[in-house]
Amino acid sequence: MVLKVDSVELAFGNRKILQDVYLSCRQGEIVGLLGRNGCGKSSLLKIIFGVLSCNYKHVSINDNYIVKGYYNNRIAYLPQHNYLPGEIKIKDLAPVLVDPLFWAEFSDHSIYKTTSNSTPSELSGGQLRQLETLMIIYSRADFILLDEPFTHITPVMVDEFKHIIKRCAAKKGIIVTDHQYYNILDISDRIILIKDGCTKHITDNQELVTYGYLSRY
Ligand SMILES: Nc1ncnc2c1ncn2[C@@H]1O[C@H](COP(=O)(O)OP(=O)(O)OP(=O)(O)O)[C@@H](O)[C@H]1O
Repeated sequence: MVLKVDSVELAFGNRKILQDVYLSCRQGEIVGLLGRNGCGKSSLLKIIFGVLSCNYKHVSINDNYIVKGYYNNRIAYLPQHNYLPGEIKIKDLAPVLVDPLFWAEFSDHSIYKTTSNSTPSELSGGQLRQLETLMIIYSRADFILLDEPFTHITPVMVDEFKHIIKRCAAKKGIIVTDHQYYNILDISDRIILIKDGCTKHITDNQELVTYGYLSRY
């Protein structure tokens, strides 16, 4: 299965944010998306998922045009901000999102065991982020978009999440962005940088310096 995103054009008023954007992601692959603050990473993920409209886009899975990525659980998306409703218990929310095939693995995580009787509003920012990320990773979708999954998470948990994301990529395609670029470089099979509204397909990490994303590598 291949997700293809082509010819995305996004502007807010007269301000062009994205133009000439092309990327693809195969099942079994992790694609890392990097770029400076405000370059359009979150916007691109929202466009692929189908919650942000733009001037033009062509998104397809196996050459079938996709209007809204979230239809039929084709694509799942972890937004930068919290998405779970505050007052419903975790144990009632999780089964709605988590694929029954992955339930045993998901529910074995200590973060689920220790918080299942709580509501999101009763959790710390990091605890909630861990649960929200796990629920998306273990969801039914064929493709997973992760916007800053490592931010707000303890380093030891970041390492655990990297393993989980890698395992999950055996069955799904994953596009992930985070400012912890070293973690993105570590888990990704390919890196795409957004620069001046365009996607640059990075073949040598030294290019991240050339394009002004890193000061050194
Ligand atoms: N609803 C909106 N209306 C106007 N401008 C917007 C809107 N949403 C985003 N923008 C602008 O579009 C640009 C891209 O935003 P986006 O959130 O996609 O960037 P990003 O690369 O994810 O940034 P960061 O790394 O800081 O999270 C920013 O300059 C932002 O100000």
